[in-house]
Amino acid sequence: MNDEELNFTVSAPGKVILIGEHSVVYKKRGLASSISKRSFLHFREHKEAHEQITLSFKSLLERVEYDFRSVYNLTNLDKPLTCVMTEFSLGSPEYLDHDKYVELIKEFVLQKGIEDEPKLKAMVGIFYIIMGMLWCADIDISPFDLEIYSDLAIGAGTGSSAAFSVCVAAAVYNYIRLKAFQKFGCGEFNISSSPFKPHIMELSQHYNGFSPKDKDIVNKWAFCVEKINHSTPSGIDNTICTFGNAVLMNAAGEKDEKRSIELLDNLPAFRVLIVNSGVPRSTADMVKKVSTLLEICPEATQSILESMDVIAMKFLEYAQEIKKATEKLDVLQHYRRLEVLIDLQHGHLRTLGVSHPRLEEICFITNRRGLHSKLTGAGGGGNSFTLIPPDAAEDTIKQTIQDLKTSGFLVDDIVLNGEGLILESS
Ligand SMILES: Nc1ncnc2c1ncn2[C@@H]1O[C@H](COP(=O)(O)OP(=O)(O)OP(=O)(O)O)[C@@H](O)[C@H]1O
Ligand SMILES: C[C@@](O)(CCO)CC(=O)[O-]
Repeated sequence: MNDEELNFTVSAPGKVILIGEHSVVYKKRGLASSISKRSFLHFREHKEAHEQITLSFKSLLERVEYDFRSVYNLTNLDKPLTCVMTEFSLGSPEYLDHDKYVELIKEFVLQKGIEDEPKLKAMVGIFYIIMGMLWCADIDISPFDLEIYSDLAIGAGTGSSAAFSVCVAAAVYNYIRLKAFQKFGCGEFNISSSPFKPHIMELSQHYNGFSPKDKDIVNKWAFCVEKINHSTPSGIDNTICTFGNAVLMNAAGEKDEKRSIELLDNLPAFRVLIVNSGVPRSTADMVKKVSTLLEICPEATQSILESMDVIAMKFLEYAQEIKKATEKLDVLQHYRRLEVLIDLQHGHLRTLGVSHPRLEEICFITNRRGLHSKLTGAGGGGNSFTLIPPDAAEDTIKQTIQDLKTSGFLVDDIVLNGEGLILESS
């Protein structure tokens, strides 16, 4: 394998926030689940006759080439840190001085004359990871192509940005461990270059996937990229897209930086309709809207956020009861409760000003057929989900989908709880 050109694909799922969008930003508890739609990243190394790094974003219809030497030089350049260099390593991106580092990368990316905001942010995110991760790794790199494609609608609340960030972080992480194997061979080695903090990795010729420890590191870098997109993300999106299934993001005290996350494998695989309102919006703008409300009327806004925290825990409780229940009647009773909580949460989000007439229309159309929906993600447009209880007749579901399509909505009938980050091929 020593001189082989490396070639592999990683993928990460999208997500829905079951309960807790916006309140999680303010350290309240929130529940999220992964979905079966995914983003993919194909990484291909070139050893010879290639002096470019090529980035292709199929969903953004963009292909950009960078001179390998200029990227290589920036990879070696000192980066702004909030600690001494000897404390920094692949496992601690939180020590990068985020704002100063983003400015440095933006300058480099802007040389290509890219002004379109989504493309600019995507590119800054990619170089954030490439230059940050490769800076401290003791490996020899070659030019490469990086191609990103996705089943997920971009900017629609189903975690396209988090799935993208996780794929980029996982691909560069995988590249580092494969290059480190080419350099050091099989076994445990410190892969940090001097003077960085040692980072011990178990190196091997083939990997089947990512261990929980690998995922933790990928998740940390993906969170940094989410900060470029959302300014003050809670971290719930990148976490669910890394680990898959369902997660509970726990509360944190005012001064606690670190939030604990519980990976949940005891939730039912809910069937839902994901309904795209077709209304574009930006997560950052919606988060700003809630922060303005907090400034204008902190007491009322806080009490809504507190209430969302309670709803998240009630939702978790009833969802877990469904998994445990042996009697059909009990299962249905818990579904009825979840439907009440979905309506309650959507009402809160509407009060916070993050709904949209088209999202209200989705709730109205599905409600007419006895089904319950809520917006998911940041709102202001984007997606909502409709819970399909086991007693809903297939005819009713078909008619509901038809009603929604007639009104111009895009509908996906899916099951929640997809796998997290995957190494698809190596
Ligand atoms: N496949 C992709 N290729 C390149 N960039 C992407 C891709 N998917 C997402 N992005 C980046 O993420 C941004 C969208 O982020 P945004 O948070 O607004 O949407 P979202 O992740 O779908 O919503 P939410 O955060 O509410 O789930 C895009 O503008 C782009 O910069
Ligand atoms: C709106 C928000 O709560 C969810 C976006 O999917 C933002 C965040 O948690 O970072």
